Order: sequence, then C-alpha cells, then structure tokens
Amino acid sequence: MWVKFSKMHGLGNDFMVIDLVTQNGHVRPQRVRELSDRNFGVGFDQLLIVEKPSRPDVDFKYRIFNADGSEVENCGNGARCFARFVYDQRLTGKRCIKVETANGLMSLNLTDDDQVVVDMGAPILEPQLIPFKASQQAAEYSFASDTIGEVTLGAVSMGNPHGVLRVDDVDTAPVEQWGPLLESHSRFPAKANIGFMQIVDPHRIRLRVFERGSGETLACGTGACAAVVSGQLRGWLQPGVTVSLPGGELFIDWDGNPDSHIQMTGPAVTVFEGRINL
Ligand SMILES: N[C@H](CCC[C@H](N)C(=O)O)C(=O)O
Repeated sequence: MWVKFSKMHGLGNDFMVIDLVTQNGHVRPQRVRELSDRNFGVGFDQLLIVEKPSRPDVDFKYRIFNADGSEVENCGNGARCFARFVYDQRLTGKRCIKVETANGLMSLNLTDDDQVVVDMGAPILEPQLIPFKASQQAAEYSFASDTIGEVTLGAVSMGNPHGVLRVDDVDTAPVEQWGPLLESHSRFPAKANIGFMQIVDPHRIRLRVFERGSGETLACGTGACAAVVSGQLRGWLQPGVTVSLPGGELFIDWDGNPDSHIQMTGPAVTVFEGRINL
C-alpha cells in the first residue's frame, strides 16, 4: 500500500510521520524495522501514525513505534512534530489540538513563534505504574547491577518508563555502556529509557538519553520531562528548567506538585516528504 509520508525531527530526534486518516494502511512491526534502517530504509528513531480518534472530544489518535518495531505509550518530541504535521497537511485548522495516546490525552499548541507547547500530563511516580520494581515509592532508588555495581537512579513514567542517573559531565557519561544494560535491567519489567543528567544550575541541565527500542537519540522529550521531575524531587532543580540535549534545547515547566501537568516547549521541523510502500 503506497502512502505519502513526512520526514520530521524535534531537535534531531527524527520521525517518519504517516497520515492514516485520509490514507489506508496497516503498520506491521517487521516493516517498521525495515523502514527505520538508515541504510536500507528511510531511517528514523520513531514512526508516528495519525489516526481517527476513538472519542468525539479528541481531534486525532497518536500512535508511536520505536525503530525496533515496538509500539509505545508516548513520545514528547514526536508530539510537537505531530501537531506541526496535522496543521501543515491541513488535517485540521486548529492550532490547539487534542490527541489520544496509549497513555491518555495530550494538548498540543502551535505558537506564533514557530514553537509547540505540549501539555505532557502529570508524572507517574508509583513504582508499580512506572513500572519499576521497588517496595515503596522514593525520589531515588539504589540497587546492585551485576555488571555496573551499585546504581542510584530516579524512576519516573511519562506514560513511558524512564530511569534518570546524575552524572558530573554528560560528555564523559557511560551512555553506550550503561544505557543498554539499564534499559533491559530486571528492575524495569517493561524496559526503560535511561537518562544521564548533569546539573548545571537549579534552572539548567545537560542531558543524554539512551532510548528504549532506539538507542541514544539526539533528544528525548519524555526523557527531558522525566529528568526535570527527578531533579526537582531530589532537590537539585527549581521549577522552570532549560534542558540542553545534544540536538538542542527544550524548556520544561513543572511546579513540583505530583498532580500538576508538565509543559514542554520546543521546535518541530519538516525535512522532506516522500511516498513509501507501507
Ligand atoms: N523510546 C521511547 C519512545 C520515544 C520517546 C522519545 N523519542 C521522546 O521524544 O519522548 C520509549 O520506548 O518509551
């Protein structure tokens, strides 16, 4: 089934975006893996699918697939590109767009200065909902890893699971070595995205993220939210944080109340359009 697609990115975290509202197609994990290949396919970190919503008070359904073909609950950088895509493709004339994901509802707002503000919802901190194996909820957890030794991290879900480690310098952090080990650690029954966070000051961090199902990416929106939540809960950060990722900067605003929603602000860029046999 030939379909049109857009190739987009949010700070270098790159996506293939397909409208299955006006086009027909079915997503198969094996085909996702083929298309995500940067030599034999289009190449992307995630595939984003636009579908008709399942409820009348929502504009679209937003589905996300990692490069390995796994379908996941949320993608922050993808949400900004989703909003830009449905507006530019004239699937909606709205600049405030409500979408449903596997994690629930999100509001996406296209601003006049070419940014996108996303209401990312409230963080999920209860271990069993992250999911993370722990006897009780805490701001950080320490446990032994056979290969790494003692590990201390924060555990936060933004609909998708994240582990957040503090490091002195992201440039020398063991992302390639520890990322895959912690991504698949038994304490994360659904695996996890692993963030390596350097505290610059109470309103600025540097961050690298080894993403579940895609490896290290140039930016991770849910990872930025998880890192800011973890940093504030651990007393290192104050509300209103600029997150500097290898691909650029996001602004993450959370007042520290566990029930409060997190607002993420950042860019979304269309690189090219194409046609592909899905
Ligand atoms: N790899 C993530 C999904 C994409 C998240 C990331 N690209 C973002 O911007 O939030 C996971 O398996 O939960």
